[in-house]
Amino acid sequence: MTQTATFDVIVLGLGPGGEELAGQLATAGWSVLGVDPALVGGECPYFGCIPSKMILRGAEVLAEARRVDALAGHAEVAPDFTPVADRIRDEATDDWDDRVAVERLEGKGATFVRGAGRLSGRDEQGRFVVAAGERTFTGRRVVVATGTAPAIPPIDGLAELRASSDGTDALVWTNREVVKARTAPSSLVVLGGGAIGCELAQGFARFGSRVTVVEAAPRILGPEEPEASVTIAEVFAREGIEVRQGVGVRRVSAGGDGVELTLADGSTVTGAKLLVSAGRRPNLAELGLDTIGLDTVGLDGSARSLEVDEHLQVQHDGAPVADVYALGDITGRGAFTHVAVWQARVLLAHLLGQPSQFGGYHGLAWVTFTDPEVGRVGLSEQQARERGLNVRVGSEPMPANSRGWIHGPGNDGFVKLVADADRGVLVGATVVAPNGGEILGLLTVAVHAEVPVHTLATMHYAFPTMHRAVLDAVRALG
Ligand SMILES: Cc1cc2nc3c(=O)[nH]c(=O)nc-3n(C[C@H](O)[C@H](O)[C@H](O)COP(=O)(O)OP(=O)(O)OC[C@H]3O[C@@H](n4cnc5c(N)ncnc54)[C@H](O)[C@@H]3O)c2cc1C
Ligand SMILES: NC(=O)c1ccc[n+]([C@@H]2O[C@H](COP(=O)([O-])OP(=O)(O)OC[C@H]3O[C@@H](n4cnc5c(N)ncnc54)[C@H](O)[C@@H]3O)[C@@H](O)[C@H]2O)c1
Repeated sequence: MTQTATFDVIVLGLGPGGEELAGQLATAGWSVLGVDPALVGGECPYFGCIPSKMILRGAEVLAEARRVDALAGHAEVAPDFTPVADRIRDEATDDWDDRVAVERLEGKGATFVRGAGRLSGRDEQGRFVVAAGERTFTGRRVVVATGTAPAIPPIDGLAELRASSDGTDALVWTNREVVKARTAPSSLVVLGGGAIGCELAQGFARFGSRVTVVEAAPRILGPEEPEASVTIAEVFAREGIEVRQGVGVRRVSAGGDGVELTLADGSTVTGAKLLVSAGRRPNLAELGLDTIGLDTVGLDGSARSLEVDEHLQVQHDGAPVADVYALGDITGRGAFTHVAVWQARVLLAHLLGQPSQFGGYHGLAWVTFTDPEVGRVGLSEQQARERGLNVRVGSEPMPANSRGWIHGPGNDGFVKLVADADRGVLVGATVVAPNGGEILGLLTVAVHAEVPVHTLATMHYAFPTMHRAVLDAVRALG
């Protein structure tokens, strides 16, 4: 290996977080090395948010067309996945080619090396030594932004079946393969009813796949309010999606029309494809973090998140580690693109000595893009109670709201508010509604800025809007 240049900062991983930071620091005149073995942009544009939402956009249009008979006459609907597959290739991913992203990054003055980065301690000047591909670099600071990969649960037969073939023809998909599908499979078993599983289960069902969701926990969308899980399960049942909740999987094998799962209760489910959406594992194991004194293995032997402070500086045994920062999914503060990008901007301001951009995590918001969408900010009712708050809850069903009622088919949902009665502010909210993620914006401001409940009760809400359900939920707080 040949020793090459020293950089102000080496950014390991160029997903939404790392790419944002590397580009902005380079623009500010820092010498930046960005390292990534895969596509610049990471999971979100190529295998995550963007292609999955293109699938859901197509699915949403189909669902609306199927509502014509109830509201506006008659429509024949003949689903075809081809336009979605084409959009994902042509508009979203450039057929999984990141040339534009690499050129954009280099155009800002950053150096890019394609390869897996691996730390090997510090040199005598205290600079970090990083191997990437066949070369070695040194950096005054290092930022770890290596994201996550799909977790494959230790189910008998699953790893072997996944290893037996790859690509979109494989029987076992993760998010890496599902976004490359050219057609909707005739049938699909979705292992894990979290955000990925629920979004894609509904997406493919609306394109005609016979879909079964298998969720080991008692309910799908476990971190959300229980009412949200119930609503989405009811909508899924109405759309013909079978949801098996509270039952684990004993064995996976080839069988049926493709894959056969034997569940813990002895029953079997089959599908042409199996989508594994059972959580993620952090990309930390191969990084050599131990060479700079960081232990990333949890008590159970699995890789754990990197703990960071409000400046995104990595903490070890409660103390900051000099010049080591982390951002994005691997910090365990919310596996969302907007968190990774927000953290990148917080770190950028810190490194450049600018006013802090840290606004806290109490108003963290996210949306699961099922139809109806599940928008959430801050705490659930249960989390607020566990914190010992003086909790008040108010909710309003969406069909009881004038606009929700006018909307007719597809108007399932509700607004639920969680208030801290002692402080007179909202600490959490859930909106399940058509475009619930957009309605959530109003409540994100309320939770983040700690807008007094009295202000929310006395402000104007245009009529007839779905966001007026917020007013009724505020009044229901009592
Ligand atoms: C199907 C799906 C749908 C999603 N939908 C949404 C959504 O709608 N909204 C939302 O907010 N979030 C969504 N997410 C989550 C979102 O994609 C992630 O939160 C986001 O990509 C995290 O960004 P990141 O920068 O932390 O890491 P990543 O995007 O995971 O990027 C990490 C990068 O690090 C690289 N890397 C790994 N190891 C090394 C190494 N040794 N050296 C150098 N580089 C390395 C990887 O190749 C990768 O490019 C979705 C995810 C999936 C899978
Ligand atoms: N709209 C969005 O913002 C969006 C969309 C997709 C993904 N994401 C992000 O990506 C992350 C990963 O998504 P995900 O859906 O893979 O993970 P997840 O953690 O949200 O859900 C995984 C689900 O799989 C279940 N599970 C785990 N092991 C299982 C097993 N052996 N059998 C059956 N069920 C099992 C879990 O109980 C859980 O419900 C999300 O947490 C989210 O942060 C965000």
